[in-house]
Amino acid sequence: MAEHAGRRCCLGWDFSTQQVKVVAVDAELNVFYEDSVHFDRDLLEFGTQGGVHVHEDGLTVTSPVLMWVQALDIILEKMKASGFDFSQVLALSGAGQQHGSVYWKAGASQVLASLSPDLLLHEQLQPSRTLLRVPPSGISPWDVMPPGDAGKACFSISDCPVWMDSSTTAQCRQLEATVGGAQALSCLTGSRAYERFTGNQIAKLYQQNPEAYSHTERISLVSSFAASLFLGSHSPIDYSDGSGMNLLRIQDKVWSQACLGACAPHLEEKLGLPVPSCSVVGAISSYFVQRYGFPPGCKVVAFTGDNPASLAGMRLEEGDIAVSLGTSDTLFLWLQEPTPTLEGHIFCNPVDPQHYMALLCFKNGSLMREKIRDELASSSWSEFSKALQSTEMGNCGNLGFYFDVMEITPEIIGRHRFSAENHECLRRRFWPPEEHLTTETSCRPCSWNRCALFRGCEVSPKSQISCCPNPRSVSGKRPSEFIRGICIVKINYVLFSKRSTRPSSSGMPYLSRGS
Ligand SMILES: Nc1ncnc2c1ncn2[C@@H]1O[C@H](COP(=O)(O)OP(=O)(O)O)[C@@H](O)[C@H]1O
Ligand SMILES: O=C(CO)[C@@H](O)[C@H](O)COP(=O)(O)O
Repeated sequence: MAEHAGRRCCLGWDFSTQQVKVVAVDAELNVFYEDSVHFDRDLLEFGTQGGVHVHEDGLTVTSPVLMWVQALDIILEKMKASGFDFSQVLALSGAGQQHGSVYWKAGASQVLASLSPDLLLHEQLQPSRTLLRVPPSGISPWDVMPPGDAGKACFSISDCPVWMDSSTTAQCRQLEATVGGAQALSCLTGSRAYERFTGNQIAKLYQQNPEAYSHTERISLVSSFAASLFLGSHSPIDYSDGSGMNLLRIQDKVWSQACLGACAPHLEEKLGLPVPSCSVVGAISSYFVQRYGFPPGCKVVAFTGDNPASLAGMRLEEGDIAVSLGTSDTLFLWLQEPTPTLEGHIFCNPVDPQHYMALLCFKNGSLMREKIRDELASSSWSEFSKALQSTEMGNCGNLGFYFDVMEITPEIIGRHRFSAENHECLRRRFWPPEEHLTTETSCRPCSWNRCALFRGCEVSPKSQISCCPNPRSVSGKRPSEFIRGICIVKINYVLFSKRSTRPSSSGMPYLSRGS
């Protein structure tokens, strides 16, 4: 019997950009099981790169909804095969990449409520697609699925817009104009209109594909979609992830009628009522009880966005700033009073509904670092780290910005390098490769610092910068390398804070948790 049998536990799930991950945590908070399915590597048939499809316009970015479902099927089957004792799971919850949306077709709720334990989830939620594929067992799905059920697809669109999408500028301007401008929208919803925010994505879908919109019974975020799979019914959107839609009034936690009306008709009924992020949304569906042996009383706690989940999971306190390096790089902190501006985001706090969190998101994160690693460090993270260690901290004042895709904060594209004397270095050959790596990892903290202060964050002598492996990362394949990569950023951050002569940041004692 596997060593993880018979241990009472909770499961935590993460549906992020590049993978689905799971951890099992026991009563002493020990993680004793973890696993992941990587979309590009493990689900080749979907043909994603970095978990997404970038469309021809270079702006539209989507992920196949069925890929997420199939990834969940694969992990659960692996857990079962390894002898994981599902009967000991008391509760589960999870996180999803923020802003992405899933469109459930009319009739989906019946399918969710009557899933057969003899079939995998993806075989039942989009059977018409399954029929196109040869099942590994060689048995035709027609043998197990009544022909009448074929084509009962649960999704109005198969490719879901995700957070990397930036195709909704027109819808953003419309929404801002409706509520009295960008600042007015920010005061109401915590953010000016951002292309990736779900309200603007819904408006685009309604305008470009009204038929699909009208056939949609429910719109979920990636987080509430994942919770719905476990619940066997539509799970509500939580306040914290709901704040990433440009639709939720962050002060009173209800949908803004003005914003809903500006995006699409009948939207409130398709979204359902939002709930506090710590809500128990129900018990696990009978499908999981019968197929995997979960106890019928296993609680499903509302899923939330991956960044809010990280704020909760890292037990941030006021004055702490967390930096998370994943597909996106984010900086977030706990706030008591929101001060919405035109830069960055204020979300409802996932732990205390009276409080808030501030977040900055950068698109040129790990995928950008991977490119630099491939170009200059023989595609090896250890080479990358070695080169970094060989350069002087602060890179003698040389600074580089690497934005191969249009950045979110600030809106800029291109690679730009400046010497200590503030001259732009147009020709790469003037810099040795190690210096590119150093600037790639160090320029971002300057931007974090500036933006965090913009958000009204009070940095006191007690404040801590927690630079750690992405707290959502549980794939665990290379934990030590990962930690090394992130630590370098920590050191550079400290260096830049000390060297800065700007009054906003000079002399501030940044301490890392570990030191
Ligand atoms: N040793 C390392 N140093 C820096 N980055 C790494 C290292 N190992 C993996 N990564 C990066 O981590 C990214 C995955 O981070 P993760 O937070 O798990 O992604 P997601 O956004 O899907 O949750 C990959 O894109 C990879 O480039
Ligand atoms: O857009 C944002 C936050 O506003 C991103 O941080 C997404 O939440 C994607 O998360 P990862 O997959 O990079 O973890």
